[in-house]
Amino acid sequence: MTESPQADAGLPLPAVRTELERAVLAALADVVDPEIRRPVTELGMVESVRETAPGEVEVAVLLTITGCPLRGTIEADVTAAAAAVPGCRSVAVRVGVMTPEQRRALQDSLRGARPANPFAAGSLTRVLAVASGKGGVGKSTVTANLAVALAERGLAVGLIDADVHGFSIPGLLGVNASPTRLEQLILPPVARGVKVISIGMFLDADRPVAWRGPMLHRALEQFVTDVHWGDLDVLLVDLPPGTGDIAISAAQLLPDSELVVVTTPQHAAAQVAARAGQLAQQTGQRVAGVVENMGPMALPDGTVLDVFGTGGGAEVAERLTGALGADVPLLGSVPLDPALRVGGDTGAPVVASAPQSPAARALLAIAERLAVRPRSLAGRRLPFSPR
Ligand SMILES: Nc1ncnc2c1ncn2[C@@H]1O[C@H](COP(=O)(O)OP(=O)(O)OP(=O)(O)O)[C@@H](O)[C@H]1O
Repeated sequence: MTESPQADAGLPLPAVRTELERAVLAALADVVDPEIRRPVTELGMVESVRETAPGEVEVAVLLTITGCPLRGTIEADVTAAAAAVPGCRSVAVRVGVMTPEQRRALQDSLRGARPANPFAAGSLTRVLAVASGKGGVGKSTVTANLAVALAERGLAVGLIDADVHGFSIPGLLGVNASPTRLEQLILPPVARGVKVISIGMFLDADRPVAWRGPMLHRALEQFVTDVHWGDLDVLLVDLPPGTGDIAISAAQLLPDSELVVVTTPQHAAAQVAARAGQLAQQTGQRVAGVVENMGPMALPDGTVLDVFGTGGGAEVAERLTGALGADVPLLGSVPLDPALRVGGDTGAPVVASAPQSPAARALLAIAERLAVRPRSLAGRRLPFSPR
């Protein structure tokens, strides 16, 4: 007798006739598509499982697109899962590509009953928008490292690079892959456990982005609604420096988002950073805390080099606490550290590549604080309605 059950998502599973075919299909439920992060059996990717001779199995796998960069990984994972089934002596994997109808069915099942904006008010995902007063304070470097550190703690993490004019997140995470398009749905590349999307993945890297506010808003809206994020615990957003259009768009599109303000220890930088944080007053966002970056660095002989001075982070936290009428903590101070710069240049975030370095230790401690959601959102202001 042949059976043709339905996968959980409503996509068909192949019919199986023998015990071995049934056991191999069951084993393939442990093979997870690296982009969508769901079992291949739920995604309509297993076209057939055939026992061509006793103990010999042929598995036909359907990729979402031709030239899928993850073909090798999927092929290897399917082979390993099938080969581990008792009684399976040999495995042959045949790789094909989905038809447009199959792709549409997959897109529909992934979209399913999800709301158009998965991060609308009441979302269970904690959204942290990382802001700074001015450029070059290390906001993107801090964001990329916090994302990896949170993913290493077992959280499902997404990262939107909304720094449209100075996108640097793909480089910091070592992502070269372009997002896969599944009809209208964009599947974000996954780097070090983080689902990441950046305007830089859609543009010629050497061309400047000369976009006005509405285009930027539309781009961010697409990142929020057209990207398949799945169920995230945390979404980080790397905002452009300052208090421009994108920061306001982000507050509108991600209404429950909290700001994390990055500053250097310098008094002048702290003043500008506090202004960026005060945007929360108008947008109704909570400020989760302040990260001081490029803080004092301990030299091997024990002396401390404070290139950018001291105290800027505490100053911003104090100012924002006063201005917003809610406790804004200093989450930590990340020292100046060549390891952090090298990790960024090589696409190997320091929290993963050199976790014992001073900067990594500080960033890991900050991630630990952020991984715990505060119990109360008291102190939030009512959102403004832009005219
Ligand atoms: N703590 C640190 N120690 C040493 N180098 C650092 C540190 N933090 C950041 N850097 C380096 O400083 C430079 C600027 O960092 P980054 O690009 O993250 O800044 P940014 O605030 O995101 O800038 P922008 O918003 O203008 O794009 C990078 O070369 C980065 O490697």
